[in-house]
Formats: sequence, C-alpha cells, structure tokens
Amino acid sequence: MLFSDADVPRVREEIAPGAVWLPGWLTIPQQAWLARQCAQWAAGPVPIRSATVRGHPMSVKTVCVGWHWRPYAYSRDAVDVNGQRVVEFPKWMVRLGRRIVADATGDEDRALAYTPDTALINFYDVQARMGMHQDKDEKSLAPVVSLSIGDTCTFRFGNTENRNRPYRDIALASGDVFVFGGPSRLAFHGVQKIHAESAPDGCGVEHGRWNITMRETGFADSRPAPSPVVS
Ligand SMILES: O=C(O)CCC(=O)C(=O)O
Ligand SMILES: [Fe+2]
Repeated sequence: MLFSDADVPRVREEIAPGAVWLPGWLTIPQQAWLARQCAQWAAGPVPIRSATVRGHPMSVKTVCVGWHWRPYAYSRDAVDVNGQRVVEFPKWMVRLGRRIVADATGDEDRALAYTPDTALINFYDVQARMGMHQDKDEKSLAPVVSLSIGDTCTFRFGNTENRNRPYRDIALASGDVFVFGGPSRLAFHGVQKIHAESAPDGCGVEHGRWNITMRETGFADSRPAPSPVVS
C-alpha cells in the first residue's frame, strides 16, 4: 500500500492542535524498567483484568494506579474487581509526566502545573484492540500522556466530533510517547491493530504491548490514604 503507516517518518509531529507524537522518547533501558513496573502492578493488590463494557469483556486488560477506572467511573477501590484499594500514584510518574508535557508543549509553567493522579496500564495481546472512544471520565481537561512499550500498534487519532474521519493512523512503537491536550483532549482515538513480533530487543516485552496513559482526574480525595501497616 502506498503511504502506509510504515512510510510515515518517525519524527516529532503535532498530529492535531494539542496532540503531539514524540517517537522514541524512552530509551530501551527506560522501557525495560517500565515494563517491569507494569508487570508488578498487574500482579496486585488489584490484579489486571478485562473491564466489562455493556456486558462484554474488553480485549485489552487494564490495571490502574492512583485511581481505579471502570467504565465509566473512577474510584479509589476496585469495586468491580476485588474491592482492594489501588496503589498510590508514584511520585516518579508525576515527574515523568511533567518532563513529557514540558517537551511536548515547550511550556515549563504548564508542565509544572501538571499533576497526574491516575494511570491506566493496558496490556494488549496480538488480538486485542481498543475501539474509538473519548477519555472523558476525568473532570480535569489536563493532557493525557501515553507511553508505549513492546509491539508496535496502529493508533488511530481522530477528531472531537465523532468516531469517523478525519483521523490519522500512526504506528506507535516501543518507546514512543503521545500527548493529547488542549483542543485535542477530547478527540476520539483507538487502537486498530497490534503488530506481532515487532517489539525491539531489550524493551522488556517479548509479545504484546503495554500502554500507560496518565491523566489528571480532577477529583478530590474521598478518604485519606491508609497508613502503612506496622508489623
Ligand atoms: O493503548 C493506547 O495507546 C490507548 C489507550 C487508551 O486510549 C485508553 O486507555 O484510554
Ligand atoms: Fe483513551
């Protein structure tokens, strides 16, 4: 096919106003470190699971940090899984999110004001997909910062009106970062395809793809974090 995903040059690009693709932003060791974190989060206290949407399990499996997402709500406890509280949002992820927003926008003040408090960590096997949707369960319209590790996917980034054209198909590869904020914060987007056997050596994933999307929920704490158990 002429001008398929594979022919698009892998250079930084503003895909739509407020939506920036930063190919190869994460080094291979950073990818491997993040992949290990993802595997740890997947193990619990809330195990990774396929969320149920309108009675059907999603093909993607999701685990959360900071706030637990279920269609179409956030809570501190995984009320649709095992009732456990999700792990605290890590401070290093706030720092990482700020660095990425600074790089994507060139606006240091905006980056410093960015305080993500939840992340959805998605695992795609080669069959998994994610239909076109808006990320609109958050109250805050601060940017979504997305990280990809493992197999390349075809990511479809559309418009704020509907699931149809205009959209762009982008090959998000291991180490790529994608930020969508401002006028693109509520754009429809989805994952059309996972490209089997495309993960680079050393990225920490042999088969499949991890995606981390950090967000600001804009929600106040419903109750304080539990104090650490002293044994
Ligand atoms: O996997 C991706 O790149 C996108 C994930 C996504 O859109 C979501 O978790 O809401
Ligand atoms: Fe999304």
